[in-house]
Amino acid sequence: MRSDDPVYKILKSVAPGTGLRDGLDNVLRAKTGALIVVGSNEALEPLVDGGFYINCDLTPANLYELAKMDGAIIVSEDRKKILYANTLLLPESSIPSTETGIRHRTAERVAKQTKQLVVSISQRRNVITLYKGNWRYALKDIGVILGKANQAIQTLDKYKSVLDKGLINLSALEFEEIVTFNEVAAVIQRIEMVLRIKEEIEKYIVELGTEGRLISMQLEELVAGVELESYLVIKDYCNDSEERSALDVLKNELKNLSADELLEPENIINILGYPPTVNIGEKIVYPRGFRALTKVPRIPISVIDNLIEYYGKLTNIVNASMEELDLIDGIGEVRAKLIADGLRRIREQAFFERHI
Ligand SMILES: Nc1ncnc2c1ncn2[C@@H]1O[C@H](COP(=O)(O)OP(=O)(O)OP(=O)(O)O)[C@@H](O)[C@H]1O
Repeated sequence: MRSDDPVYKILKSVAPGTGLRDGLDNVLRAKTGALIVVGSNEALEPLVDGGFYINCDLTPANLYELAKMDGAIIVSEDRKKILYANTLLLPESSIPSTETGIRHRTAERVAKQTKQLVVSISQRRNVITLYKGNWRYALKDIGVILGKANQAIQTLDKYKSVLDKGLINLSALEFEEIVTFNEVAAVIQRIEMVLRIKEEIEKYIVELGTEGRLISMQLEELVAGVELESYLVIKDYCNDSEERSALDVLKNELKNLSADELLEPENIINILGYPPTVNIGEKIVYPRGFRALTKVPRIPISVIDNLIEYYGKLTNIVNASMEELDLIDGIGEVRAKLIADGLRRIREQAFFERHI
């Protein structure tokens, strides 16, 4: 989930560790139930009838005490103050609602009518439900989310080791000059699977708030470098006759594939910019060399760009003599040797690791 996603912001604002969540948990434990509107706006004002203007700090204890009263509580947009308590909310009764109880129906209608975040805590069912516009979300028990997040981390671990093997194999094939489109598609498919499960875990982390620290650390360790490596694979194989950025392919176009579509190599080859032709998967394709060259220490990106612009593909760079490398802008004798030695080492390492 992206941090600019409105759902991300809402879940973050009610995650464990926030004052509002501590208060909601208090009310949940006290089994009094509550109806809380976050932030007052022009659309809300006409719907509020009666109640008290309180304007006290939003603390878990204050929320707990005020939730004992009937009616709704209105807190400030910044979640720092409790503005009103014991108010009656009168949303349009014509607004459709799928809820059964009056409290929840009111919450849903107020959220739809005012577009504000409305929180309903059920007295009988022990759940906290969030509403905003047409969006509805029942917060899950932290233990349940932690269990799911741990399971997702284990799956990610497996996917990641398959991806790592795929990348090593791809490197070896690149130096042997026998990469086929199917092999590239298989690696990109694994990349996308890793990124999808990463996104799922990030959603759990948002919802877990301070309880998600360990999961967050595990995630970071597992996916460190995956995005850069993925970007470089796509940069290496994207059809350059088309004006498109590798980042766009990675961040948007692959995301649009359904889980089933992702399993078809032709769809990935197509996204890379190659029109479908008979047996395209079996055809040989040559990498430009961004991924391999980025692994060579102390070579600036501008030099990598110059090299690839001049030579077109990795094979040509590997086969270039020191004198030929020397001709490129930004490369002198020392750097030419660094590049040649570096590529040789990467090649040997890929050949060696392929069999581990
Ligand atoms: N329009 C409203 N404005 C303010 N508060 C309301 C409104 N409707 C219901 N409530 C609050 O909700 C409380 C419970 O209502 P009700 O039991 O019908 O709702 P419910 O959806 O079944 O909730 P629960 O699952 O907690 O029982 C009321 O006592 C009142 O405090």
